[in-house]
Amino acid sequence: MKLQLALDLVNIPEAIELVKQVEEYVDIVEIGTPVIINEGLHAVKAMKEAFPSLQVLADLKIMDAGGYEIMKASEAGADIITVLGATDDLTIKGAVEEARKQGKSIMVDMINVKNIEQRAQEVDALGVDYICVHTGYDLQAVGKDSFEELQTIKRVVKHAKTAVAGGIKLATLPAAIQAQPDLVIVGGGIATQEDPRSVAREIRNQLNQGA
Ligand SMILES: O=C([C@H](O)CO)[C@H](O)[C@H](O)COP(=O)(O)O
Repeated sequence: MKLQLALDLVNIPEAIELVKQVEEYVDIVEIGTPVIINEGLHAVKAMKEAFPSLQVLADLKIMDAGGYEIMKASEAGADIITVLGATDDLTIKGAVEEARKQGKSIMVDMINVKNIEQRAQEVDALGVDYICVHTGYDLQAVGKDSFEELQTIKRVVKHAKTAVAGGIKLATLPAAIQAQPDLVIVGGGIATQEDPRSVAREIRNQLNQGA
């Protein structure tokens, strides 16, 4: 199981400092949607330049103009780019087509998709690389998580890798590991902790043991 660190509530220098502390324990660094809103795709470029050996994910949550937005994120150095599962198939097809041209990967974020089982099968058939179940901040605040949805996609997805995100921390990590996703995404569970390095190391250990 791979580990993705989500950076959401930081500026570019803070993001780079944080990754320096934890880089040996993470596989993918996510430039989160709030960072892209604040700083633009420059944040993706700066992260890739600072850590060329890490994969960088641009959390654009694309809803339209799939091909064009993938092209722009690719130019900035993103290795993986997110598209919303709630959008139409044409946007996802355009994103996949452009990603193939650019040698990049697409992650479909299933945030707020109502029929996860059906939509996961549909987007899987469109050739995406990752399908991620995700409880956003606003639903985390009322106690929701995505562990049941993770089991659903594990059951029906045949080609794409599976991922889980949303409020995962050390205490809830075993529930994620139990369903054996390919990728676990942790933001605040590392980034806002007093000692991010030791938490990232412990998460890495647990992922290695659970694999
Ligand atoms: O995608 C995210 C969220 O929608 C804000 O853009 C986060 O990166 C994702 O939820 C992981 O962060 P945590 O929930 O803090 O683990």
